[in-house]
Amino acid sequence: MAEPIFARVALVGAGLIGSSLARAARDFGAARAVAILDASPDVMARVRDLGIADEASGDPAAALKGADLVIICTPVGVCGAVAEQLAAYLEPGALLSDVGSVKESVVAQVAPHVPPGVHFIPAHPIAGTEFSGPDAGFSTLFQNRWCILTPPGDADPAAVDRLARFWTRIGARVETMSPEHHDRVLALTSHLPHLIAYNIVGTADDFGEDTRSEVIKFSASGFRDFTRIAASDPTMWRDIFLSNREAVLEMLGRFNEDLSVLQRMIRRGDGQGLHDFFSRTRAIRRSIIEQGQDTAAPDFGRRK
Ligand SMILES: NC(=O)C1=CN([C@@H]2O[C@H](COP(=O)(O)OP(=O)(O)OC[C@H]3O[C@@H](n4cnc5c(N)ncnc54)[C@H](O)[C@@H]3O)[C@@H](O)[C@H]2O)C=CC1
Ligand SMILES: O=C(O)C(=O)Cc1ccc(O)cc1
Repeated sequence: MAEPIFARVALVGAGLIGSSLARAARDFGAARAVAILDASPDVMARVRDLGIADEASGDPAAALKGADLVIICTPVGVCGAVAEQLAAYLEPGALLSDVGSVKESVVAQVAPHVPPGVHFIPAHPIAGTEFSGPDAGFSTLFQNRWCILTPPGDADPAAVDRLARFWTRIGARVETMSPEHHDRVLALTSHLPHLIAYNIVGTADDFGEDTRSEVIKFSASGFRDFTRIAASDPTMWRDIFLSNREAVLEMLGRFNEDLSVLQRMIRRGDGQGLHDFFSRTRAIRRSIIEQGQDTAAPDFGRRK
């Protein structure tokens, strides 16, 4: 196997993403050693049982000792507090990164705590499932998925390249963009769809008991897909919506306008309008599949 890219990766937060990174770094030889640090004693105990880290004592100094890559894998709302707690233990020249689903807010929270000589390069793998916790992770989660890096303008190109090689080694395709652009794109492609899923499942749940059981019994694939998304972690998604408020509200405004157009077509019996609209959206689906990015493949979200 090719040389590891980092001597030691320390993963802070060992849920779905942190534990997947631990497994992937080992299975694909991206780091020589893996350390895990999680605020929850239960999670730390589970990490030890699973045997997915070389260092899992729960002590920040021990976890970060010799780590040339440290990745914050906690919900985005606590990234700043985590960075503040880690700052004193970061090795000079280390690369600090994260996996948060929102980037501007993470940069604002973390950057003030980054010691001089430490390279901070935020990242976001567009890969996940509705499951959370250390048991949910698997090493192939990042295969053929995008990982977006949002390096600051003055980032060391060698550090950016090294982080990109790490993600490529564990199977991801890497792209670089600004945090602002990332947050607008993801507001539309990930955050708004999750909000819609939470809302439609909530709407179904608001019906009386009879209707609710019928919804479950006859749930066709459209509704079932929404229930999968709406089963995603409440803490993680609360933090995403609060951290990407402006972009999500903008996309929600556009969404509501477009929904009103569809509503009017139905009310007016405008079959041609509906058919034209649905033909346009069907073409988008086809182009996603042609680009090999059908994340709704039948085995998506299952452990491999
Ligand atoms: N779940 C998904 O599908 C994806 C999640 N992300 C991002 O990855 C991050 C982690 O998400 P998951 O792994 O799904 O979450 P998770 O809920 O499975 O795991 C989060 C872990 O962080 C730990 N934690 C919380 N506060 C902490 C602190 N102060 N110090 C140390 N550990 C702490 C928790 O105990 C938990 O074990 C989030 O920022 C999320 O936005 C990114 C891509 C996909
Ligand atoms: O489970 C799904 O369908 C997802 O969309 C997973 C996901 C959740 C959050 C992210 O920031 C990226 C990917």
